[in-house]
This record gives sequence, C-alpha cells and structure tokens, in this order.
Amino acid sequence: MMVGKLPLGEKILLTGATGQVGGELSKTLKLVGDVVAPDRVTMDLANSDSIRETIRAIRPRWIVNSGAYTAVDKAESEPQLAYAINAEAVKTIGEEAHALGAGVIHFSTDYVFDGSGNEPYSETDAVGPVSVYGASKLAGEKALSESDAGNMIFRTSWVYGAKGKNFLLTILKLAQERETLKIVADQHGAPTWSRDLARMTTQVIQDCETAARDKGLKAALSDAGGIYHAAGSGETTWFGFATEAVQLQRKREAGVRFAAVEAIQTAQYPTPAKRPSNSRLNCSKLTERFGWTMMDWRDSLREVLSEL
Ligand SMILES: NC(=O)C1=CN([C@@H]2O[C@H](COP(=O)(O)OP(=O)(O)OC[C@H]3O[C@@H](n4cnc5c(N)ncnc54)[C@H](OP(=O)(O)O)[C@@H]3O)[C@@H](O)[C@H]2O)C=CC1
Ligand SMILES: Cc1cn([C@H]2C[C@H](O)[C@@H](COP(=O)(O)OP(=O)(O)O[C@H]3O[C@@H](C)C(=O)[C@@H](O)[C@H]3O)O2)c(=O)[nH]c1=O
Ligand SMILES: [Mg+2]
Repeated sequence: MMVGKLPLGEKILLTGATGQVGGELSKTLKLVGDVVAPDRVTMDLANSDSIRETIRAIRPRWIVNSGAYTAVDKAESEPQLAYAINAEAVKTIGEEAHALGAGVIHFSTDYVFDGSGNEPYSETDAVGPVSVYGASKLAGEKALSESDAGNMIFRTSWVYGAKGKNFLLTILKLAQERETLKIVADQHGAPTWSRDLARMTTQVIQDCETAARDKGLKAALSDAGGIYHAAGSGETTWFGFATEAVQLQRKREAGVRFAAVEAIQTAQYPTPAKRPSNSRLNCSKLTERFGWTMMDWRDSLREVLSEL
C-alpha cells in the first residue's frame, strides 16, 4: 500500500468542485484516492434530502466540503439561503458522516471574528461575527464540532487564484478599465492561494490515513481533529494586495495601462456587509501539528500571476 493513500475502493466525496478551493482540491485529492464530485443539481447544499441521499449512495470515507455560500454582501439580504448552505448543510453532512464513520474536512473564515485588536487570532480566541456570512459560517463550524463525526475545520482568509471569483481578478480587470482604483487600507489580513490550501488539505488527509492504519480513522481524527487556522503567511491590507498585484502586472505587461491605486478608509467604501478590520490568523497550530507552513502571500501572488 502507498503511504498516505485511502484503502482500496474507498472514496472522497468533494462538494463545491466548481469553486476556487474545490477546483484545486479535485486535482490534488486524486493523488490520494477516488474523488466523487457531484454537481449542485445532484447534491444541492440548500436541500438536506439531496445531501443525505447523495452521501448514502456514495458511502465515502471522507467528505471534503468546499461548497459554500460566499457572496458576503448578498448574504445580508439572503440570510436564509446563506444559513441553509453554510450551517444546516454542514450539520446534515456531520450526521451522515457519523453514521458512516466518515471523516469530514470543512472550511471556514476569518469573518467569524469581530476584527478587534491588532494581533493574529488563534483558534481559541473569542469569535463574534459582524456579518450574516460570518455568522452563518460560525453556525456551520459549531454544528460540525458538536456532531459526532471526526472532523477538521480549516479557517482561511482572502482566498484567490488564477481562476474563479476573487479580489485579485476583480482588481486586475478594473485596473485596465479605470484611471484610479480606491481600495480600503484599514482591513488587515493575508491573501491565501487556493492551491496552497488544497495541497495542505491533501497532505493532512494523507497524514491521517497513515495514522489510521494503526489506530483506525476515528481515533486518528479524534487526535488530530478540530479547528486550524490556515491563511497565507505574512500580512497586508486589501490596498497592499492590490498595489503589489498591479505593480507586478505593470512589469509583466509593459505597454498595458494600469490604474493608479489609492488608499481609502472603510467608511469611504460603503458595502451592505461589515468586514472585520483585523483578519489576521495565527497559523502556528497547523505548523506544529502537521509541519505545514502556508506560503507567503507575496510568493503565491507571483505564481498566480505567472499563470494568467
Ligand atoms: N473565497 C474566500 O475568500 C474565502 C473562502 N472561505 C471558505 O472556503 C471555502 C471555499 O471557498 P471558495 O472556493 O472561495 O468558494 P467559491 O465561491 O469559489 O465556490 C463555492 C462552491 O460552492 C458551490 N455551491 C454554492 N451553493 C451551492 C449549493 N446550493 N449546492 C451545491 N453547491 C453549491 C458553488 O457551486 P457553483 O459554482 O455552481 O456556484 C462552488 O462550487 C468556503 O467554505 C468558504 O466559506 C474562507 C475564507 C475566504
Ligand atoms: C472591488 C473593491 C473592493 N474594495 C474592498 C471591499 C472589501 O472591504 C475588500 C475586499 O473585497 P471583496 O468583495 O473581494 O471581499 P469579500 O468578498 O468580503 O472577501 C471575503 O470573502 C469571504 C468569502 C471570506 O471568507 C473572506 O475571507 C474574504 O475573502 O476590498 C475596495 O476598497 N475597492 C474596490 O474597488
Ligand atoms: Mg466577495
């Protein structure tokens, strides 16, 4: 048997495979076992019957839940749908996983915090979401933690990559359409590359499978399970991120005009949802437990830009 692979014939059920993180996971998880990624018609996260039926039909050893309701501003006016997908679906997944003895990997967000203070948040720090999205994600974390399923929750932040809907691609598009970009400079955090997160997740599953060989999956997960912060290393602001991206693109695409990037305060950029001003996550638990250090956001930014 290969190190860290799933036992023969066992499957990983991946939700959200068309998303940023799910798209990367569908590539990296294949190296570890058979991946089944039902589309959102087959497995609608807003519909608990379809979740139960799909899980019972597939009988996975792992459920990797990268599907979510991620429209932060829209969630303010659609709280029911946000909670259905980000909280109720996660509760259902936990119940079904427990019935099968499957492990669950779930993703959460820096937006579970209120953003007070200037220090990076640890896993044990008090939560206090200031948006519907953040509150719905926190409810999902709680539902899974209280379930009897073995689980791991990776709280990440500011996810981006070469594909999908994200801040980097929005900014690069706007930078070619406008004269100036005004970007908030008083929200602090770290951009996280979707591929780095997928690679980390895959390594963690491999580590658990190696441990499971001696003591079984349940015990391996009860040793390793719980919440881990997993955001890019280093820190910046949305303004710092946009500035670095535009500067690098200017060098890469000489001759193309890019907008000037101007720093503004959050109050000058009104949005339906409130965002935390401190989104910094302390990821040392991930490093200590799994030996994984997330890439510095500046290094991953260069890699992502080279793929565009
Ligand atoms: N994006 C970010 O900046 C951050 C994300 N996270 C968390 O990381 C995880 C992955 O996020 P990310 O990859 O960026 O998200 P995306 O928005 O890129 O992808 C979300 C995925 O969920 C799917 N989905 C949405 N609604 C349903 C539904 N009703 N039924 C089935 N599938 C559905 C989407 O399908 P479709 O393509 O069909 O819409 C898509 O595949 C999430 O848990 C998110 O909360 C945490 C911190 C930051
Ligand atoms: C486009 C734009 C945004 N902004 C601000 C708004 C906001 O405060 C910040 C980032 O904008 P976004 O809409 O990309 O941010 P947002 O959708 O809130 O991003 C969040 O998504 C969810 C899913 C998460 O879990 C979080 O970690 C975080 O990544 O930049 C500007 O200041 N100027 C601009 O021109
Ligand atoms: Mg957004």
